[in-house]
Amino acid sequence: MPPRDEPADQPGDGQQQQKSIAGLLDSLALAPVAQPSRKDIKDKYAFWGSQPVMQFSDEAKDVEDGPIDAPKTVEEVRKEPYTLPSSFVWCECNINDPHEVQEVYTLLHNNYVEDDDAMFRFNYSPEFLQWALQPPGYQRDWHVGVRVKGSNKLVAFISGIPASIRFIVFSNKLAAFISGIPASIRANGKPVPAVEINFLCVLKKLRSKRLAPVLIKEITRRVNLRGIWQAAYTAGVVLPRPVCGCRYWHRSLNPKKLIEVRFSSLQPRMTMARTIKLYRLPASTTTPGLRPMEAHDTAAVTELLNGHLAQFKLTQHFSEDEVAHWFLPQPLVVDTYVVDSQLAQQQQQQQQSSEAQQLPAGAADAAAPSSSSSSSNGAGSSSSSSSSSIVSVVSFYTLPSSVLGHEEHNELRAAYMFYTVPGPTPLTQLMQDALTLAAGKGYDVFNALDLMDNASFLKELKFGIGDGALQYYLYNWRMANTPLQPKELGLILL
Ligand SMILES: CCCCCCCCCCCCCC(=O)SCCNC(=O)CCNC(=O)[C@H](O)C(C)(C)COP(=O)(O)OP(=O)(O)OC[C@H]1O[C@@H](n2cnc3c(N)ncnc32)[C@H](O)[C@@H]1OP(=O)(O)O
Repeated sequence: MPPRDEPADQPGDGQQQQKSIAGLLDSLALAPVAQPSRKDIKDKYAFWGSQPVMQFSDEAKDVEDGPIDAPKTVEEVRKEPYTLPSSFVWCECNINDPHEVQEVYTLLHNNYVEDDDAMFRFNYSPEFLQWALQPPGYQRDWHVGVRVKGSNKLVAFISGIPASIRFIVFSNKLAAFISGIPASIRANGKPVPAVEINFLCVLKKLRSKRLAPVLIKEITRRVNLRGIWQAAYTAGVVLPRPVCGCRYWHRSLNPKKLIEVRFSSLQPRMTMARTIKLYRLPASTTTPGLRPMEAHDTAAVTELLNGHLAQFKLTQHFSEDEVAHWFLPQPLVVDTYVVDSQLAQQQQQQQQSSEAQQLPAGAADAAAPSSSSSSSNGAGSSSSSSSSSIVSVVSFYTLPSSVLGHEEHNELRAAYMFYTVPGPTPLTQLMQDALTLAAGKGYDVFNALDLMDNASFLKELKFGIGDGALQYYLYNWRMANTPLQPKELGLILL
């Protein structure tokens, strides 16, 4: 299979081309972001052409920020579920029930997003699904399933979770009015209660029967019934109309395995040994004071995160409860590390002290530390640190893919960059540490989108560009001056 990457964009000479798991990132069939003709749109988007979403025909100059539909009340929302074909029934999936989460897992495991060549398929774990679907304020009736009458088999799924989305309100008129005001003030869009829609999946055998539009209308109805009118979602396919198109980049951690499963290919004139050497990472992290996030860091992380995200034109606003949910480390689900300046200081003092002990007796007394350190490896925990000493945050989540039809390997262990706040730590250094930690935990590949400030480190840290785009969409919200550039986007959906 020929590689589908863009070698010209690869970092240093001889790097691997990366097969995109962006293929995985939503039927990652990944059409190019071309503007379809009017006829194409009419023929192609029978459903999306009728929905309150930005359309390809919207002229940029006419776009005003705000809801697309006229405001409605909850009383006006349809009370009955949408009608399914007669052999199916709606159900709510109880993600806390071990049997039901296993049913959703199995549906996705066998039917969710694959790359074009059907070599890899996302394999969200049951633990991950419990995390992803049950943030604070989650609603069980937003975990929508379709079952076969009689057999009860789960054959389709869609989910919504609550999120406060922060849209920059920057209409043309408003822009003219506030053109003299600093950008930071303009970027202060108010958070709007919204939902994030994910895990839309229809059993392979039931594809192309227009079940997806029914699932989407039903989740919309259920969300509207709770007085929420906006949503954000991502897809690999191009629909009316992306608010931003991002690219996935992949950093090999275990190049040998990636080449064996044909996720990557050996570059011309490169041997396996040279490739392994090229991607080798340091044995330990370099940022002083780096340690796993703990519960008592939540307030500090929330403040850092919301402060950092406010600069982006489309982002999420997190409450403390949400930060605790989304960021406190959970094995094989999410990893978050913070840089604790107090711990860094202790480490420095400890180092000075051990250096002093190497000195002759008199000199050692003069260099003695005033306190001792709880950790010397940069990734231990410190119970003595106060939350205000947290200056940086880096996080990644775990999303393996099934390797389909391979004799030796059945899983690709992938870490995905989540939200990161560099603070005073250089972003490249923080990300190099994240790569080091992920490699140490046995991941095969580390994936990151080119959004936020990520373009600043991707090439230097030997990420290779994937072959597809991940499109971001908003439901019932029009945004002027779109599509955004990826660096203007501060939103990560799982
Ligand atoms: C206020 C609250 C609002 C809440 C709702 C906000 C909107 C949420 C929107 C959902 C966000 C989901 C976010 C994720 O989870 S993205 C992940 C999507 N899942 C997969 O890729 C898994 C593998 N694929 C499948 O399971 C099926 O192919 C799916 C279910 C995707 C389509 O099933 P099927 O292949 O059997 O097709 P159909 O005959 O039933 O229907 C055809 C119609 O469906 C449109 N289609 C195809 N793919 C997608 C897609 N990824 N997003 C939105 N629409 C999509 C398509 O353009 C066509 O419409 P139109 O071209 O005629 O117009």
